[in-house]
Amino acid sequence: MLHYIDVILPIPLEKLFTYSITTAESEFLKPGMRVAVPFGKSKIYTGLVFNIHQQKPVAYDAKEIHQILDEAPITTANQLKHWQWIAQYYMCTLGDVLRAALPNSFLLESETIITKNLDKTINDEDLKDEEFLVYEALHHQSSLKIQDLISILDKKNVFPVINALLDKDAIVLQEEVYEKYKPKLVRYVKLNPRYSDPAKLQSLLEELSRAPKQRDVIMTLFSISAQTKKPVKVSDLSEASEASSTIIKTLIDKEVFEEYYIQEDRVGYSGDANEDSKTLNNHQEKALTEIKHTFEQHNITLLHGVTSSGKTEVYVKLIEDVIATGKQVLYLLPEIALTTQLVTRLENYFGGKVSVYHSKYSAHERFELWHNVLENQPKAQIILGARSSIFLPYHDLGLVIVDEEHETSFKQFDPAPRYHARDAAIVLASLFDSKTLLGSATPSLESYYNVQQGKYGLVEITQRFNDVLMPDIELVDIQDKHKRKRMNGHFSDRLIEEMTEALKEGHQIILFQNRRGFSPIVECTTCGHAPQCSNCDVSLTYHQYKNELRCHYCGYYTAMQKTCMACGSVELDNKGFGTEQVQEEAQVIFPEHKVARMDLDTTRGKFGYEKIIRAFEEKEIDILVGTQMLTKGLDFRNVKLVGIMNADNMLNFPDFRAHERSFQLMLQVSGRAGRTDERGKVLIQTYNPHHRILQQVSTNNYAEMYVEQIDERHNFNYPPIYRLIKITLKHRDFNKVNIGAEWYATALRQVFKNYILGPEFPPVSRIRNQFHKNILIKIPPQQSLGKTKKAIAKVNNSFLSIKDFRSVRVILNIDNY
Ligand SMILES: Nc1ncnc2c1ncn2[C@@H]1O[C@H](COP(=O)(O)OP(=O)(O)OP(=O)(O)O)[C@@H](O)[C@H]1O
Ligand SMILES: [Zn+2]
Repeated sequence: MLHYIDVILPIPLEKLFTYSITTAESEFLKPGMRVAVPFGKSKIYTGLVFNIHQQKPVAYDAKEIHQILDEAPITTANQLKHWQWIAQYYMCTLGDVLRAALPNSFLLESETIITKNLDKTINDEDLKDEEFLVYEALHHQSSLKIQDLISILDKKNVFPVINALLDKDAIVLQEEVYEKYKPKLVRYVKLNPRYSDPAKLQSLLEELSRAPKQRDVIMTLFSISAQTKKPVKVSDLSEASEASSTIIKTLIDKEVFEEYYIQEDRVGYSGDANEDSKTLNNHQEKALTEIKHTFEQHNITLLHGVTSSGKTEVYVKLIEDVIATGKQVLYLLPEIALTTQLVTRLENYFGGKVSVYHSKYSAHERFELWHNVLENQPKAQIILGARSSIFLPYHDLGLVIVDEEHETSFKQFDPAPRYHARDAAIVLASLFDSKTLLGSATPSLESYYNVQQGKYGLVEITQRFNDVLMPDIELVDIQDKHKRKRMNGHFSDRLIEEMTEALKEGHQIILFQNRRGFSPIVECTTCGHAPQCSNCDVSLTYHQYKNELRCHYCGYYTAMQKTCMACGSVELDNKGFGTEQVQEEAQVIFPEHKVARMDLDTTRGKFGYEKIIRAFEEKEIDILVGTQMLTKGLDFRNVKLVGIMNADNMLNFPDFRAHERSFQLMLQVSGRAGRTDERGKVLIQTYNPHHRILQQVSTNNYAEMYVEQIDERHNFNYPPIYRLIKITLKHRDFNKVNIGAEWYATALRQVFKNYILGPEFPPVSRIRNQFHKNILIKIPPQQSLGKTKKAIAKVNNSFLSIKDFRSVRVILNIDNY
């Protein structure tokens, strides 16, 4: 009998690829094992076995596999089901999901990499169609592999195209040899067994009486072994004996010591739990009981608890219950910034049972964690992670917690799969028949709507822990302050008064400004010219610290200009302001105090956030200026005052969620104030103090905000009432995007009539030299989502089969908000 396997390849192919296997292989292989398979003419891929069957493919002759790479599956059956759901719901391929899910080190081999030749400018006219496609693709991705070319060009023999591009000096080749996974090894030493003979040891020590340091090291080794009864690490030995590594090396060279290596897991916490979880107060206790109660009827419950109500402690109790049954828990959080404090808190309670999964970890660390989760190791019983942790091979998931569920960073925008981690996590939990708890002080409208619809349970905590009052929020009318000359730069007299007071009492201050850099627009006062990014349709932001103009879309930067590029005038004016400017002004007003900044520019690098958060906790910083990074659930003990420098740019953002988002951001950042025993104070500076949202923020009135916003969503057919799918077309050529988008929208209108908006250029319509145009599909509640997607896929296929449009990149984004 003939045997076949369907394989997921890590490339965006619509269908799985079928390979033939021998009977022996069919007995050994299982879904979820990796195989190396030939694809096209040139290369070998690592693919994942999806299923095993006896159906010969109709359209092509199945090739044989090259090699089986695993002894046992590295993914689980539930995981493959989950990936299928993601691919189907978010309209992407299983290959896209595979690539997002597996740590890189699972898929690698030495491969040829193609990159753009940055030293050479190529005119599009000089490239033939296929060459252009490849060159174009290198705008999106800094490098491509042979396999990518095969899928881009949809043909096996891609070498002629590569050669042509090499001839034109448009690309360069590079042989990237991937580092294979190596477990981290730790160096140990022990006494050479020859000295287990006491007489020999005696004479050795006598011999070494002239080398007292070496003798010391030996004695220290004895004492450590006696105490710990465990192998002795070189690092521990050198620390305890205060001996340099040369001395230890000398002893090894003399064959007094033997060195050896033991593999050590790098992920996970080595310490033990050192704290009992806290006793809940009445509000928390009540919430916990209610959550358990709602779980009897609902698979999903929303915990709406005001900031600092102690939601985390409630999660901890739930986690304790679940891990006692031996099951795993996934604790999802929006961003790494949060983890420092939370990891410490959870590790104190759960010790080595907590593993953290985050994007800044190396491939090696991810590899280890993957196996720990797959093998249901105790150290991976609680997974704390950002969105990509929904892809791990859970063995027996008992509970999912989504903390700060309103955060938009749960949504992946690029590349595919463009999934929402909260929603995908709910599906994941349901595959295990488990529950999901969503938590937030400012729930997303969609989750609250689901509560109102009876889909989710709801539990509320309205009191802060310790019964501290919610912060007192004051709106400061800066139009009036400007008129009456009561502004010092961007600081109103009220803000300065409150800051002075807080600092005098030894409290800390947070200043929030939702823009980084010094000023977003530099404008010539003579001719009005503002420097623009050469790749994007956006003005450059001035960063004073580096004296640079930077593009926040593509990263382009150039030195700050002394004179206007257009007219040569030296009178350049800064418009708008960012965190850098706030920091500088605060420092001038409060020269005696330490002012620091937390934004994308100051938190790069693996420990960027941690350093700033720790310094603030340790009170090395008095005033912390930051962007929305500051809003994500941080728990600082000594912050009394929060200043929101300008509420208006958030409120006026051109997006249907701008009001909801502003409400969430402002309440979250306000929530950082007064978390211990003294009531906090918040000042919001605005030109528009009568704005409904500001009124609702200042009275902490979520219910009213919800009713008004939902009303608007009803009136204008927006989510959560209607669903949205955004289709973005991208191309270097303005006309291609324009004509293509018209075609696409017209085709969609024939199916969906009035529910198509656009095509429209977004506010920034050119990014990295690509023109963008968007089409929005609104899906009424009664319309089938499945059928809608089928119809879109059909239009998409016809679009891409038109020769002229083939090079246009089409991005489908489901639930794009
Ligand atoms: N039962 C308790 N006993 C002692 N301390 C507690 C208890 N519950 C909460 N706390 C403390 O109160 C503070 C606020 O709690 P927590 O950070 O869990 O609030 P939260 O609801 O998650 O807030 P946010 O939504 O702002 O992130 C923390 O420092 C926490 O240690
Ligand atoms: Zn740019």
